[in-house]
Amino acid sequence: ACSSRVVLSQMHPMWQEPLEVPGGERQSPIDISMRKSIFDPNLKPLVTQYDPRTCQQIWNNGYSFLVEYDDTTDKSTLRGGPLEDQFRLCQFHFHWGENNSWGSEHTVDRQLYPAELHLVHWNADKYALFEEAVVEENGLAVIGVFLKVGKTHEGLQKLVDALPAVRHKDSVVEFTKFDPSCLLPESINEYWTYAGSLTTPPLTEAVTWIIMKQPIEVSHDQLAVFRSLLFTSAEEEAQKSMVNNFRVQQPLKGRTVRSSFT
Ligand SMILES: COc1ccc(N2C[C@H](O)c3cc(S(N)(=O)=O)sc3S2(=O)=O)cc1
Ligand SMILES: [Zn+2]
Repeated sequence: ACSSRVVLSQMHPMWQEPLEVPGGERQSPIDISMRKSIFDPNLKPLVTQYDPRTCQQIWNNGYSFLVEYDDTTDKSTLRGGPLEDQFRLCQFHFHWGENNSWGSEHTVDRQLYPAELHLVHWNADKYALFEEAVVEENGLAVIGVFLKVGKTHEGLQKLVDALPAVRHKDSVVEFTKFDPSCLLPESINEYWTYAGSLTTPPLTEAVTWIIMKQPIEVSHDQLAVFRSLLFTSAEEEAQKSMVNNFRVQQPLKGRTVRSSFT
């Protein structure tokens, strides 16, 4: 899977201070201005082919909970859209707030959502390993999906029911046969795309972001279970709720955000 334990454990709690990347020209997240985004008729339809059998486990890495996929073969892939190559799904995770007023990393015309899903893929056409791809400018492709509060999301519930097992940082639980397609909105061909970075350390400028226009609906209670997770490990005295695990927004620095729709 893509999130190597060593690197993550060396990460310092970055939400206490917004980490500036020296010379960072394409940092994420950003606000997406609808009127400033450019319709690109050459953007192709996105093609996702996810095999639920590649789903392996859930891991609380102290920043979010990652649902990790076996990325040693081309069984779960993403291609099309703005992408030249085929990318392999390695994990998905979320960012959320302490209440329903905020939590997403990206915004649309400054509109905040209570949470945001990130499906992380790496360029397996050009690189042999995730660790190589994560430092290359065309190395990663992350699909972002906004969550809004509404009806219960049936597909998400299986994941929500497993979260108490990974309450503490560094806990892992087996989690299989989960098809992440159920977390995508009906229309995956209305999206914005721009060149950006990881939103957690090492903040490498390796990500082609693909942000879905249509949010998915989840219930208030489902989001409340996200907030029952902890940043802290079972050994630590002071238990800290895992909330507000989003990065501050970054300057656009002249970048263009393209849209696949008018
Ligand atoms: C070797 O260095 C590594 C670099 C990155 C990672 N990852 C974990 C990060 O938390 C992280 C955050 C992502 S976000 N919020 O979608 O921009 S994507 C991603 S990750 O899975 O690539 C692991 C090892
Ligand atoms: Zn993320």
